[in-house]
Amino acid sequence: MTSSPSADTVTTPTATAKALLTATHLNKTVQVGEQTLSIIKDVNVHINAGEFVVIMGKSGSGKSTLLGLLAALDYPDSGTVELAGQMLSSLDEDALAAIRQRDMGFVFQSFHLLPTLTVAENIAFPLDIARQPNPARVDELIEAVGLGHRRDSLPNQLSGGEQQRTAVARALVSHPKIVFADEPTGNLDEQNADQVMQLLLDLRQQVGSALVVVTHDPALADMADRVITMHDGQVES
Ligand SMILES: Nc1ncnc2c1ncn2[C@@H]1O[C@H](COP(=O)(O)OP(=O)(O)OP(=O)(O)O)[C@@H](O)[C@H]1O
Repeated sequence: MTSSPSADTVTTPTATAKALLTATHLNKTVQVGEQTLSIIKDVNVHINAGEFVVIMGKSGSGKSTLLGLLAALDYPDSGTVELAGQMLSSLDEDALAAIRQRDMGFVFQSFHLLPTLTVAENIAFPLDIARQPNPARVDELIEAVGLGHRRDSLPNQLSGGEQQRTAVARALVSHPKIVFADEPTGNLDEQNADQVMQLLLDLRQQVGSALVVVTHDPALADMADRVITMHDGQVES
């Protein structure tokens, strides 16, 4: 009986212990001419499985930089990011690309659709590059985002709202563990913004993905499970 954990260890999990994503002591600097600017300063963040977290804060406070670090789109200068038990900060670019494909979905303000692919092909893209084509899942999502009549259109033939609905479907098609969205409604009018956000929230709930959204929209913050507020590169407590 010498190696059993104590009852205390077993019955008092911490927020970090059950977190899907844990970022610890993140720091990021950028070089501007001669100057080194510290833009993320000792940030600790956790995201639980299935949780909807909004990141808010003034322009320039570090929201997009933090999102990029959490999504392993960028390397921190120091600190770690762990997703589902995997230490992302120690992986090379190929391994990170595989994790992004398998476990993450992305929605960006400027849509980032592939211009030469149709709506159906854009939505299918994450499944196709993972060599797990699933036409039934693609059809299901095209219908869910109301683009059945647009399935063979190219992005430049779509409205902004239609492009972002395509991006939302693409982000969720492969049942990711976590979806990252950077100002996903920033380029849309109010009606399209509401529609896109509702689809993003509904679809990620069906899939059970966690969702992390950078936004300036207080209405969205009201809907979140938790709000992280950034101020001058730090999380406000
Ligand atoms: N590559 C870079 N070179 C120089 N400065 C940078 C770079 N990337 C970010 N910054 C600076 O770091 C700070 C944080 O930028 P970031 O884009 O993360 O802020 P943000 O809170 O997302 O802003 P916004 O709400 O305006 O999008 C800003 O002052 C920005 O100018």
